[in-house]
Amino acid sequence: MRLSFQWLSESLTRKIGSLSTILLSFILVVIVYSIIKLLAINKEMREVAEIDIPLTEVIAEIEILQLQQHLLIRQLHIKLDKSASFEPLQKEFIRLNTALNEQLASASTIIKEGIAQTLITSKVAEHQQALSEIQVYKNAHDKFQDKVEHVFSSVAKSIDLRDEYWMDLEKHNAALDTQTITLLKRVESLTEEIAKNTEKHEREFLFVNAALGLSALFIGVHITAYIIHSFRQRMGHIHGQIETLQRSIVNQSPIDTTETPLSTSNDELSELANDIHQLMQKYDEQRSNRYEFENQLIKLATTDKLTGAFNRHNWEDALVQEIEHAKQDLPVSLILFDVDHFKKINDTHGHDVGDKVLKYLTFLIQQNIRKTDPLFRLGGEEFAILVRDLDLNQAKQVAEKLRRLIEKIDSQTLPSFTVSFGVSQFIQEDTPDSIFKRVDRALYSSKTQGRNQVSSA
Ligand SMILES: Nc1nc2c(ncn2[C@@H]2O[C@H](COP(=O)(O)OP(=O)(O)OP(=O)(O)O)[C@@H](O)[C@H]2O)c(=O)[nH]1
Repeated sequence: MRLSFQWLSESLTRKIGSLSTILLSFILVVIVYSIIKLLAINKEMREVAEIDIPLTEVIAEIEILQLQQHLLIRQLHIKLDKSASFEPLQKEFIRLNTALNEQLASASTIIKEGIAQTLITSKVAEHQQALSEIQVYKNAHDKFQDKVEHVFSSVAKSIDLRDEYWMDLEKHNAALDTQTITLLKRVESLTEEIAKNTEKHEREFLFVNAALGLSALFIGVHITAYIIHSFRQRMGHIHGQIETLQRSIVNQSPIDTTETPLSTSNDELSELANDIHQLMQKYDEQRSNRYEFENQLIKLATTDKLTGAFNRHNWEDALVQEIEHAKQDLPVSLILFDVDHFKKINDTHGHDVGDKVLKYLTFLIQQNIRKTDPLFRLGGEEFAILVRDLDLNQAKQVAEKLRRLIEKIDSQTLPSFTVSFGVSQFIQEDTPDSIFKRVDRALYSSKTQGRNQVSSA
């Protein structure tokens, strides 16, 4: 079990290699099996072709010769009664006899050589039995030949043969007939049996080969399906990672690497996926560092170094934005304020104290306005607050609250100081210039009317 799990996390090349080896080994077994079986079937067919069929033919020929000889003996008997010439019959007998002996010899040779050359592999004992039956037939036939030759020599010497002699000859002849028929049947049954066996082996071969072939196909299809599945799974994973990375690059959004966890497999595609995973983590790290760096840059560019309030960088844009807000019939106001006689503070207490005054003023204002109301230092000791969703009266109240707070500052380290305020509400027709001019007029009014007061326009 552990071995199979180890194998599953193996290199893809190794996996494909080992699966292909299994398939090739299987195909090799199929080929070796086919060769062995084909050789066996070929041997059986050779036995049928080179032994059994020629033997059947020879034995059939022997049977025919035997019958011809039988008929010839009958003719001889008839012709002798009629005192006819018997010389052609003697010649025919000699021919038949010679042919018969030749066929018997060739039948014996076929069986003997077949056994010696191991062409006969099945039913060897039966073939040997047939061989001895051929020998028995030959011996019987030799005796019969002697008897027939005795007939011819008796005829030549004009000696009459007794009827018992002819009857004995006829009996002998009939026995030889029976022997040839038995021999023929034996050989035919052998041939038939071997042919049947060969046919059976052919069928078995076809069946086993078809089964092995189908199994090889089954294994092949499964291996192919496994390889395709593995590739698709791994490629899908990698594709997902690349899409996530691409999305993050386009949207500049953070990457959630938990969506595509590290693969535990050791194969090449999993290694590639893990490399991409690391690349994504590095990219995300760099992206967030860059984001932080950009934020710091933006903060530096838009923040006043001394007080920490917004500087003039986004001032114009902020005004345009609030004008848009006002165009939607939503109230928005602007508070402009300036430290009174700040030059005198600098001159009396020094520039550093002047700086501290500006810093503390910023701190105090930021503590007492909403987080959503941006505070701008427009230059020197002049500041502005954009107060959204407050109309002129509400904005004036805020300014008045701030003015009083500043007035009441009681510090050991800072000189007391006052601030003049100008307040105005945005109208739909405003431009950055018009709203600023209006609020500046209000501030100027506070300054000219004695300072430390809130004026509106
Ligand atoms: N300490 C300090 N002084 C600054 C800074 N920026 C501008 N100032 C000084 O602020 C003073 C502003 O003086 P004025 O414009 O005459 O205004 P004021 O003296 O406040 O008089 P009113 O506004 O009319 O009440 C100048 O002396 C500037 O040098 C700063 O960052 N720090």
